[in-house]
Amino acid sequence: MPDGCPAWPWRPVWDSGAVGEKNTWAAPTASERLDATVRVPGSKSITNRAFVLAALSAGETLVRNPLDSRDARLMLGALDALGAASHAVSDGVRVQPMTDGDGEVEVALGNAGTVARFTPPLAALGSRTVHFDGDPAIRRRPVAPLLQALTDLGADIDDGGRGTVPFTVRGRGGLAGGTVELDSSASSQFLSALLLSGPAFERGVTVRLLGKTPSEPHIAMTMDMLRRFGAAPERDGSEFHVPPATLALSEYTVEPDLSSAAPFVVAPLVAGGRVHVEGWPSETTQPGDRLRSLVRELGGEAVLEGDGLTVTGTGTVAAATLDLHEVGELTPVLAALLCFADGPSEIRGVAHLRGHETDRLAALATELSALGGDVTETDDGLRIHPAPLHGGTFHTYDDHRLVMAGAVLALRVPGITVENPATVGKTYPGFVSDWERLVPVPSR
Ligand SMILES: O=C(O)C1=C[C@@H](OP(=O)(O)O)[C@@H](O)[C@H](O)C1
Ligand SMILES: C=C(OP(=O)(O)O)C(=O)O
Repeated sequence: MPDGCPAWPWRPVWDSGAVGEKNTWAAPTASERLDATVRVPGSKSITNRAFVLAALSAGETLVRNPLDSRDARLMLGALDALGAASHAVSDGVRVQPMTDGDGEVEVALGNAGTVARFTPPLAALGSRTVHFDGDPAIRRRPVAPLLQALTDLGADIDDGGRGTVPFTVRGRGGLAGGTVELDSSASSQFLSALLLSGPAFERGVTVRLLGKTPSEPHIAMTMDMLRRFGAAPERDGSEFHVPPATLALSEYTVEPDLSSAAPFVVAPLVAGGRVHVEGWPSETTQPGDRLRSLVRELGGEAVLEGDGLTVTGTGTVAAATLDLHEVGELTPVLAALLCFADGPSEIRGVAHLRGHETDRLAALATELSALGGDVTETDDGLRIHPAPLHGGTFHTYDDHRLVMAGAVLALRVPGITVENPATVGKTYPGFVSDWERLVPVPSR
């Protein structure tokens, strides 16, 4: 278990997945059409927002069906360091309100964007001196616009003038808040971070956005969850306002993670057959819900029925030009899928993926090409031409979604070995075993 994760014994899910680990997975190839029902774990984005909002609340909150993964544990570890204790119960995690303290504490970020962006405002609300650091990869991810905005709102932050992790927040026992300008074009999480903590700022917060933020559904998710916890956020075009409020919600139930469902959803388009994803919500702010229309555009069928989503496919993938600016985290899996398309395809609008877990555009172009693909980077995406693929090692750059992309490729290409599959534990520790139930592995 990485430093900074609290012991959380309710489900033994920790697989290892240490940064840079070199174990491998012979991902299975589908020998027949798929026919399976799957249930994916709770949403990372909703879980970590619920934990933050619970810590900011006046009373205890029970977060039901939370994700149990590296990023979720890192969030609980961060909140614990900041004075919000939590403990697991049979149906979720109980989070206590944050209490103030003094002295110096450390927050371990791993490579969790949500922890790195959502918790610094909480540190600024308290009186501790809080040191933030994490994996080598998080030191390369953008955070400067958020640190500048927090400084403008009254926080005392020392980043050594670098504008990156590591940095230190010296709490002054509260934050004035007020109006601030923010460029959130490198990550929507900067804006979400200010909005989530806004109710606790003395004057609330008004954010004037400069430029366009990616991942709009995640902003809608932030606004929706703030409302459920009792805040009154408003949006007028590119201006967001969150007035001061006392938050409280006794229980919150987390939806399944629709982005983690992506490899299962696209599998029938690659291998043919049917996959049913249980618990798909009929209404949601999750970006993964876009998969329903994407599947249809790419040649499959997706029907919300009963308790979930049923996807069918013929094994033929329609070529497409996809603008994924709003749903960037789907890119690795969709890029793998488009390698099987019946013509040239393009993914656009995702330049910001260069600042994700790894430079995802470079990683995908390199790894897909190494297996015979014809994939090139553009300014803001990838160009993918049909080409016969062959087996080989698929390197994953400590990126959970590259493990999922490798699994999709292997459905149709024998002999693919996915490097460090356990790094998928960032959001989905049980992915490999769930995938091997979808695509039975011949005895080896
Ligand atoms: O707010 C969130 O929970 C997230 C926002 C998005 O980040 P970016 O806007 O940095 O792409 C997304 O890619 C990430 O997986 C989760
Ligand atoms: C970008 C992602 O994660 P993070 O929350 O670390 O930004 C992701 O999960 O695709």
